[in-house]
Amino acid sequence: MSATTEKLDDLRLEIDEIDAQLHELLIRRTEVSQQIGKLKERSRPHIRPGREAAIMRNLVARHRGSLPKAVLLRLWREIIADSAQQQGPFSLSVYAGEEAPELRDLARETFGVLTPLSEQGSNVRVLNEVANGKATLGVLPPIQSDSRNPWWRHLARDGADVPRIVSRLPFAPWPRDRGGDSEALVVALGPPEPSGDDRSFLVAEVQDRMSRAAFKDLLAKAGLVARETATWTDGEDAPYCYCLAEVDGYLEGPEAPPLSDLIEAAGERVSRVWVIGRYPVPLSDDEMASTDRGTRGRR
Ligand SMILES: O=C(O)C(=O)C[C@]1(C(=O)O)C=C[C@@H](O)C=C1
Repeated sequence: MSATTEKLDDLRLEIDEIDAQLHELLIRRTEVSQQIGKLKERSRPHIRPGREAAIMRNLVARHRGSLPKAVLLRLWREIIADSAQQQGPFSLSVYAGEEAPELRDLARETFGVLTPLSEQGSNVRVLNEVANGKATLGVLPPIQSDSRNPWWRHLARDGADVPRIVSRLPFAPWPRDRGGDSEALVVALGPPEPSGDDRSFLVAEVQDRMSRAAFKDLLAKAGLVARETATWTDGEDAPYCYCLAEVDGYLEGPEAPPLSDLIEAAGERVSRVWVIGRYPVPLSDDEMASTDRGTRGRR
C-alpha cells in the first residue's frame, strides 16, 4: 500500500467518525426538540422566529474555516424546519401570484424541503390560511409603497386571529453572484418575541389624508426614523387613510413610547396605531462574507 493510499484510508476513517458523531448529535437534537415541543404544547404556534434568528447569528459569529456560511446556515435551516415539524403541525402558505411569482423557491430554501407548502394566487388567501390555522406561516411579497390594494391593510386591526409580520426573507443573503434577488415577509399568529436586534412595522389610522413626507415628519416628532413608508386609502371619499412605516427597534405597542408619543404629537389626526409586526434584522452581506477566502477553490 502506498503512503498516499494509507493516508487516504486514515482520512476516510476520520470522516466516518465525524459523520457518526454528527449523526448521533442530530438524533439527540431531535429528541431534545420533541421535549421542548411537549413543554410548549399549550403555547401554539410553536415557531419562535426570534430564537431561530439568535441561533443563526450565533452560528455565523462562531464560524471559521472555509465552509461557506451560506452552506452552514442552509444545513441548520433544514434541521430547524424539521425540529418545528417534530413539535406539531408546521406548514406554509406561499403567495404565487403575478406580483411575486418566485417566492416558492425562497420559502423552500428557508423552511426546508419536506415542509408542506401550498401556493395561493392572492395575498388575502395567504392571510386567511394563516388566520384560520390552515397554515403556520404565510410568505408574502415585500411592502410596495404604491400598491393600490396592499395586503398589510388587513393587519391594521386588533385580535388574536390577526396575523403579524414575524420575519423578513432572506434572513441570510446568498453570495451576490449565486442567489436570486427575491425578498419576502413572513406572517404568523401568536405572541411576538424580540430577537435582540429587530425592526418593526406600524400602521397609523389618519383622519382625512396624509402624504408620506408628512407622515415621516410626524414620526420624527416621536423620535422614529422610517426606513420605508406606504399609504393606503379606501377610495376617494374614505374618512381615513392608513400610513405604514418600517422603523428600527422592537416596538412594544401603542400604549408605550415611542408610539404613545406619536399619538400625542399627532393630536386629533391619528385615531389609532397598530404594531403589525416585528422581525429579526437579517444578516448583512458583510456578516455573511467568507471567514477564510484563502483556501476555498484552491487546487
Ligand atoms: O427553542 C425552541 O422553542 C424550539 O422549539 C427549538 C427550535 C430549534 O430547533 O432550535 C425549533 C423551533 C423554533 O422555531 C425555534 C427553535
